[in-house]
Amino acid sequence: SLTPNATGGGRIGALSPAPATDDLQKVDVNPPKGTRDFPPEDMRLRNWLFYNFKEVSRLFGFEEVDFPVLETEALFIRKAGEEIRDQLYCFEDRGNRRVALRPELTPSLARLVIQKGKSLSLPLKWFAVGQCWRYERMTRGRRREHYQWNMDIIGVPEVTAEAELISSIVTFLKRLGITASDVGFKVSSRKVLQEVLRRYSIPESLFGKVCIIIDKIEKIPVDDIKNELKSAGVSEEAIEQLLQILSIKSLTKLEEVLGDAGEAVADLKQLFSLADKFGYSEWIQFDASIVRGLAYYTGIVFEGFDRGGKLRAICGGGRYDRLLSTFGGDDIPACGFGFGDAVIVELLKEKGLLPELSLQVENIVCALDPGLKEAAATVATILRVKGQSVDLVLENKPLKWVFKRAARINANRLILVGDSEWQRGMVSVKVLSSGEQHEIKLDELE
Ligand SMILES: OCc1cccc(Br)n1
Repeated sequence: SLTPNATGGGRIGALSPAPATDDLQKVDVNPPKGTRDFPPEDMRLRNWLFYNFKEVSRLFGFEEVDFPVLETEALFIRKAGEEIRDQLYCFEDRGNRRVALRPELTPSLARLVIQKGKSLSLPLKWFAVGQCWRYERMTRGRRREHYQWNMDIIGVPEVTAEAELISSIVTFLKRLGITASDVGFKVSSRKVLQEVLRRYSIPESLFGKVCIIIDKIEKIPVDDIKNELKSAGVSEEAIEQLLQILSIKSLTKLEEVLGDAGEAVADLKQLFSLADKFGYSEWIQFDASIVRGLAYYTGIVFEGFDRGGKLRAICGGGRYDRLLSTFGGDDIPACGFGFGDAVIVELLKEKGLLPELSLQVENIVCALDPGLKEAAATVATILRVKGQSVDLVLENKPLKWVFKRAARINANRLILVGDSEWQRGMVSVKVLSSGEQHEIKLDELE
């Protein structure tokens, strides 16, 4: 409860006597570890970010979808040793069902596409902005939740789909004032690994696991990578070839090593050609070491990074042509990306690109004496019906308090309901920027 005072705000205090001690239940007022509250200032920034996510999705003709934050655990159980699996926020519910807070949105999207089946006409272009969870040991003090913007194209086997998705991310970043000097995209294809594994007759069943191991190449010593690959059943010769290929940073070099007969080189050449036509060539570069950490990718993969090298990946995505069929659905090609709401804010802060977002209310309406409270409510309603925002002063407050509040909420106008004016069907309007004050008839108020 607030204790009013003349300073134009309220202090948190106890108007009523403290509850009896046995009712006292002192709670931790902080949010659970790894999670965030969004007080108004932070919520304005989040809404601004999400508005831009959704505006770009609209520009690209995508439809919004959403799914439950809670899914069956089985949706995320894959045997490839992914980090996302180790950090699954899962539990048994009161019905003894194994459930999980979603760590990503793509499996839910695949589930919905299969559920809708033949009623859907392909291609689908769907987007979602949803909270995703992981149970991370807090030793690293990292977040356990973030909001992800996902864009997915379902039913298009051509690389034009991936090119379109990267174009949508570049469009988004440009809207925020970020340039190709700030952010780049490392692009590769998992078909590179596939072609190498095939040359060494390594079974397809190992493909996902090998990708997950290789995704750790920047995070753990190379000897550990080699040992994990060996334990997974990859021959020493194949491991050497894999590591050698992963260091390639030019498509020309890749073609020299792999030849031009395979799909990997063809897909990547087409993507870079499309990037030129979309006008974002300066944003992307080939980097064979990019595999991404999700087992289900099967083709092109990409990752947005900050060129300053200080932040974690800004976004990531790729083609996942087998995911729907592994869930029992038809063999439908698909690709998509996830873009988190946290790293981008760190980047905007670093670049001085955070927007100035303040509370803005058009009117503050105040009764000049207690007997005019109902009149003030009438005035507020008239303005609101006309689409004007109104902060209605709800208690008896001195004018000094009202002016302070008007300044704090950036009100454009102060509407004063006084007795003599009200008797004549008028109210007093003060334009706070200029100080100009005039009376106006109630039915002319707008
Ligand atoms: O990007 C991986 C991820 C998934 C869920 C929650 C958070 Br925080 N991070």
